Amino acid sequence: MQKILAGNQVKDLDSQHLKLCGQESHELMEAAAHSFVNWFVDQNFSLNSPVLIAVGGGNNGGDGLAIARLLTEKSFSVSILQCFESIDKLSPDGLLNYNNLPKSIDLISFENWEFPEDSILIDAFLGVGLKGELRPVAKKYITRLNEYDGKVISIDIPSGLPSDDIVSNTAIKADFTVSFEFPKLSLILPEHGEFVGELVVLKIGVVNAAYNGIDSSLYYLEAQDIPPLHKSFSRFSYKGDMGKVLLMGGSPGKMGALILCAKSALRTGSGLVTCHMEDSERFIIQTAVPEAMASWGLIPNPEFYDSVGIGPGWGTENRERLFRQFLQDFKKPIVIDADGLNLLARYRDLVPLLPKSSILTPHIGEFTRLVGAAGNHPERLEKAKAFALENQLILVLKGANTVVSLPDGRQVVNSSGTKYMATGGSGDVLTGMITSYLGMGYTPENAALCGVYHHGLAGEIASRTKRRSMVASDIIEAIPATYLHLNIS
Ligand SMILES: NC(=O)C1=CN([C@@H]2O[C@H](COP(=O)(O)OP(=O)(O)OC[C@H]3O[C@@H](n4cnc5c(N)ncnc54)[C@H](O)[C@@H]3O)[C@@H](O)[C@H]2O)[C@@H](O)CC1
Ligand SMILES: [K+]
Repeated sequence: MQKILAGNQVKDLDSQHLKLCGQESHELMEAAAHSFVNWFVDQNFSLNSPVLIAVGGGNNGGDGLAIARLLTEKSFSVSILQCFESIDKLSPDGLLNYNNLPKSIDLISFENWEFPEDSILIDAFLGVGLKGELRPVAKKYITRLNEYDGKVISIDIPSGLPSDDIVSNTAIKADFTVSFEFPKLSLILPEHGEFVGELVVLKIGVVNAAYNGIDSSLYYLEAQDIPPLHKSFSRFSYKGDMGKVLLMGGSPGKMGALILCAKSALRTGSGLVTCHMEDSERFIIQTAVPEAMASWGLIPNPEFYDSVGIGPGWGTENRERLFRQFLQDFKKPIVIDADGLNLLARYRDLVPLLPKSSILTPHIGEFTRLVGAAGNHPERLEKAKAFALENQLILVLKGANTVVSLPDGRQVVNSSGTKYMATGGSGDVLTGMITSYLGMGYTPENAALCGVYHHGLAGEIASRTKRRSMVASDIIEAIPATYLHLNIS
């Protein structure tokens, strides 16, 4: 998995990389510019759209100058909005790229900035080198750039956003942020949604070894990480090998959550799914999910099951005794969601009874009830890390970038998913998927990571045709396509 570094570690990373592979720093800048331009060309923007590049004095501006040259070579019409004081204030690599600009490119000083209709504005003003409070002149540039209401693409990070903290002043509001190597922490904070827009992360060829020795407990989970986490099954596998899963949940009026969870576990690959619910509701399950079995009353033989998911649609009234009893009888890691989490928040003495490495999947509201309130997302992530470490649990904090906190202190940021997944039942689908992997014999860490990634990917695939019409069942129907997409048998 790719390490996510803090902004002030990027310089160390660069120098490690340059030392290890004998590259010059301007060559790395050139690689960054090339990967950006390849992405840009793939977007099929019209060659008739003027490209305006806001360029600052540091290496973020240097990227912008290199991009200006490369886009001109691709026949785009490019102008540069000057956000630096004078040429002699450019960084060495910035100056080199300035001197290599084609003659056709105009450098436009602030007083003469204009934004023709249909322009594409590329923001290469400030990157991870921003230090302290924005200077007034920078604020003036950003405010003016934000007046443009057409397409805006930020390079590495929207100018004005600190790389690892909450913005205190102002920042560019981008439609896309194209970040290099890894997303800076600030780009995954919900507080920064209006600045970051769609997040794109591009590799620029920094060698893996350059990351060794640079300390970080934060990682980024991407498509290439997933196949090695999966188990393979043989020709001789039978339905018992694919996991015997028990899902406890549902209540009158909330059986949909259990149905979605069960369908999702089955589509993920579970061999046998049993739903445990109130006697009165069992016909609903038997009708809606004919592949699942129903159970009610006492759970006679909990150890029969390979994995258990508790909570979707369960309600919290009169559940404590069954939950407590179950935790006494079942010693393998379990998955807890929704009302299971609300019960843990209400009866805190249940938390130490949870089997080690159990997986908790709260959204922010459930997290706040269980772990406590946080002033902002960085603070929330710190609390998540401490909670996972202290209780030796896996905590999956759901959101636009779900973060999985592991019992050893590592935290993994998921890259898959789309805004269209913010729909009722999406979380029940995730619970079904993680429980399913756990039942197939995956380690709890791999079950959580595969569940989170495939869930997001299924959402992305479904949203290609469904957009805002997407419902949770569409995510379930797209699970098979995630296996095809990642070439998993
Ligand atoms: N390994 C990587 O990821 C690479 C990063 N590169 C780019 O280099 C960038 C980092 O470059 P730098 O370290 O030169 O830094 P930046 O270009 O991000 O920022 C430095 C500039 O910001 C100004 N500045 C700093 N604090 C300010 C404040 N409070 N108010 C107003 N202005 C302020 C400085 O005067 C300077 O002009 C990255 O964001 C990325 O775009 C690429 O060139 C290639 C390699
Ligand atoms: K920028």
